[in-house]
Amino acid sequence: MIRLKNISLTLPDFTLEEINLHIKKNDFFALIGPTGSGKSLLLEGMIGLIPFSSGNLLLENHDSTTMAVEKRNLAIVYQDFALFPHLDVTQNIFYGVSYHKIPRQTAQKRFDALVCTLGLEKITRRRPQNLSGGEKQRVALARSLILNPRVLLLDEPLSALDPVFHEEAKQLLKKIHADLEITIIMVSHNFSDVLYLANRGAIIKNGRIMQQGEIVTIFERPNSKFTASFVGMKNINPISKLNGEIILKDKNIKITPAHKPGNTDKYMGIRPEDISLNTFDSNNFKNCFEGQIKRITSNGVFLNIYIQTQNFEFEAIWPRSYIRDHDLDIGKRVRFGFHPESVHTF
Ligand SMILES: Nc1ncnc2c1ncn2[C@@H]1O[C@H](COP(=O)(O)OP(=O)(O)OP(=O)(O)O)[C@@H](O)[C@H]1O
Repeated sequence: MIRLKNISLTLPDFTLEEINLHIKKNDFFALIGPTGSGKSLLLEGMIGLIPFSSGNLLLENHDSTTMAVEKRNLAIVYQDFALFPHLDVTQNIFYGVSYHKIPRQTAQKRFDALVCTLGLEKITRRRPQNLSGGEKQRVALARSLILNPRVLLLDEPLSALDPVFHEEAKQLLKKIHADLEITIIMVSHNFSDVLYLANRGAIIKNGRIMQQGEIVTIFERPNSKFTASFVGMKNINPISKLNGEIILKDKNIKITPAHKPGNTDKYMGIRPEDISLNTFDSNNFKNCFEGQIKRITSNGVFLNIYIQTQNFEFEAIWPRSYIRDHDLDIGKRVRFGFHPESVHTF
């Protein structure tokens, strides 16, 4: 559907380099990376607002590298929604229709369907300044979708919304993707949103793709220390390998993974939520340790617990109720462990 082949884009202070991506029809594809990594730039290059310096953009196998913006049939929704303040909701939604030479009747049919799908019935005559963040976003989506784009590009669609709208908007994006059977490319730096919405994606750092593929694979099998940290892996440490088991370097701690580490793997990591207290039958768990709780920090609903073993500080995340029910506090000695499946090497 969309192929980027050896794309580069050189700006005075930033370069996108050797970008190769394949976005398939009906994918919900996520471009994930830290701030300033080049995600928005890549979207703007795809739409044609900024020309690529080299490489090829293929739309449905057709080389479209130099195709005019309006002929690409890609629609974008910006983070700030970019609605026209002097136009009401209906006028905003119809704005692009004449530029794209869509017959009035066709546009009206699409408008009626979108107003219904996106729940805009009561606000069609309002101006943007009288809309909530979530409503503005739905209008911006309708304005793009009325053009029946081959791909919908979303630049951080959830980051400008407060927590309540955030949750609603997530559900809505999932529904749009399923109901309209549309291909979506979404820029995000929130891996939890991505895990919920996207099926495939790519991790980008400093203008380069670090890893791409199925989201679940990126989550479960990050291929570098950078990707691992970015997708929420903790307890990362260099390793040496011994007969399928791993030894934490300089820590003299042996850990049993479920899968033999790859030849090039240099690190291991364990998600903090995969570490459990010793409420399980420890005979069934290969990775059991004893340690002392050194610190507890709060990240809102959950608490980060730092447990010092002889040589290594493990980080776990547990809910408040778990801390209360097990009477945990700083200084307490605990037995804890994790399943070999929770040990990731990269
Ligand atoms: N039109 C431009 N001209 C010059 N430099 C630009 C232009 N657009 C972006 N940049 C630079 O390119 C780099 C990547 O920017 P980009 O907006 O793509 O990052 P991003 O990954 O989308 O970040 P964020 O998550 O903060 O939105 C930044 O250093 C930015 O300053």
